[in-house]
Amino acid sequence: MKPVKVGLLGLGTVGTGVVRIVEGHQEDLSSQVGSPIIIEKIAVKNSDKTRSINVDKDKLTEDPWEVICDPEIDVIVEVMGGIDHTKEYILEALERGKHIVTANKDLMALHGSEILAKAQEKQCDVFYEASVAGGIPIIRTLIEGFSSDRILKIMGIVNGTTNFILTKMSQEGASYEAVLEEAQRLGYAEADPTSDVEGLDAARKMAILGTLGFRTNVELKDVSVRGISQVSKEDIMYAKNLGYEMKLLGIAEREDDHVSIGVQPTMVRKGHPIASVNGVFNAVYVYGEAVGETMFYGAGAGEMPTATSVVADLVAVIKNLKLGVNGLKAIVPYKAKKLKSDDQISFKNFILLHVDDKAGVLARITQVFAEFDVSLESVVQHPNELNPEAEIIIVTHNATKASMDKVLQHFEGLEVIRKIKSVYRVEG
Ligand SMILES: NC(=O)C1=CN([C@@H]2O[C@H](COP(=O)(O)OP(=O)(O)OC[C@H]3O[C@@H](n4cnc5c(N)ncnc54)[C@H](OP(=O)(O)O)[C@@H]3O)[C@@H](O)[C@H]2O)C=CC1
Ligand SMILES: N[C@@H](CC=O)C(=O)O
Ligand code: NA
Repeated sequence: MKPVKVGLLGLGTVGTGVVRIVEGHQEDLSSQVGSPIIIEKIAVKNSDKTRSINVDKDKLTEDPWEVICDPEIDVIVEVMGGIDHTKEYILEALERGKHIVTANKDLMALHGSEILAKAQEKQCDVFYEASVAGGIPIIRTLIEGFSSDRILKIMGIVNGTTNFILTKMSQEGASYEAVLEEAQRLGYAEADPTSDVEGLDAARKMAILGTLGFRTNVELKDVSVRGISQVSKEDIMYAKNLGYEMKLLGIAEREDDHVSIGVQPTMVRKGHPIASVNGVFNAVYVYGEAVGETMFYGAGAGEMPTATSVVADLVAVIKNLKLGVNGLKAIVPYKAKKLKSDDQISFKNFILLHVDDKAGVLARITQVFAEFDVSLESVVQHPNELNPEAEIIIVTHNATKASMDKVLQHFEGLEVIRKIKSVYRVEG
């Protein structure tokens, strides 16, 4: 049994887990694929760095090209991150007929179609299960498990760092900064955690899920993005008092082949399965026309959960190698993309206003909603004992995004409103 030789790009959080699993589960893995799996070379930035695992120093190189160009290597596992240079490495590896496993959602969301087209041309596999929802096998599920259905909605808590932050803020009253630091220490956050907290990481993952689920080429620019950096402990408390949990939710919807995808902090009704997903856990809720509701839950980040998906992809590549069917299962989106306009996107909204505490204010406000055809589910007013202003908490029924934008624009100019304190999408 000729061993399969793997080149690893990166030996950080995920790469370390990959080495642990390939070494620790070798017997199990080689029995499944029919040959030993050897990690032949590993590219790192600093080969003198102290590491938490023992690796043969001779395998380390600071030059990724040494790995890419090694003719002995059959599969490249890319877990170093980065976009432009990584794309170059991957395209060249494909050119040389090597198969790719990557955890890199940034790369796949931005250049996935080019990389997959190259893979198809070269009859190579490119698998990227770890790129969305770390340890949850959601990509394979969308491609294979739901191949027979029409998916109408995908809702995801797909960023572990922000779910960890929101959970700790909600359950322990912890400060945003302290929890972010903890998430960085635990290896959940990206090298630049701005992409976690500002929603970009989740948006990239939703672009990947939307593309696979709706079989159309969802690009990052098609995803509306708002992160959690402006979510306050007070907002989380208001949500709880009204029976909601605050979550950074990616929501992708399809109606008559028109799609919309957004990532935003969302108040999710307690009782909805996704509302109880806490900590670094991720979940992807999928609604299919035939199957109805399903949900997939697991660790979304961290060394071993993420490495589990990476090594499962490696096993899939090697099984294909044995069968001689690499590159035959590439999912190329085939539906023309039709994005919903703001008149076609509708959802419930939570709005917290600070207003003058005087007669007629509520009437002025509800008049604006009526003018733009937004119907209200509930309106609650709290006097504020320290200020001559009151708080008004409004939850709307489903309203189009276009109408809500007009309402909020109008509120900016309404003299009785002192501040539009918060606005959130509401689900469930
Ligand atoms: N962490 C997680 O939980 C998850 C991460 N991912 C994705 O997996 C990928 C890796 O993430 P993670 O393991 O956390 O990242 P880390 O920062 O922990 O590790 C990156 C590794 O790549 C090496 N590296 C970086 N740049 C270069 C370069 N130019 N040349 C050679 N080696 C380089 C580093 O070397 P050195 O060790 O010498 O510094 C390090 O070993 C990213 O794409 C990330 O988005 C996906 C899902 C979950
Ligand atoms: N930074 C990401 C890591 C996994 O993709 C997260 O927090 O989910
Ligand atoms: Na996954």
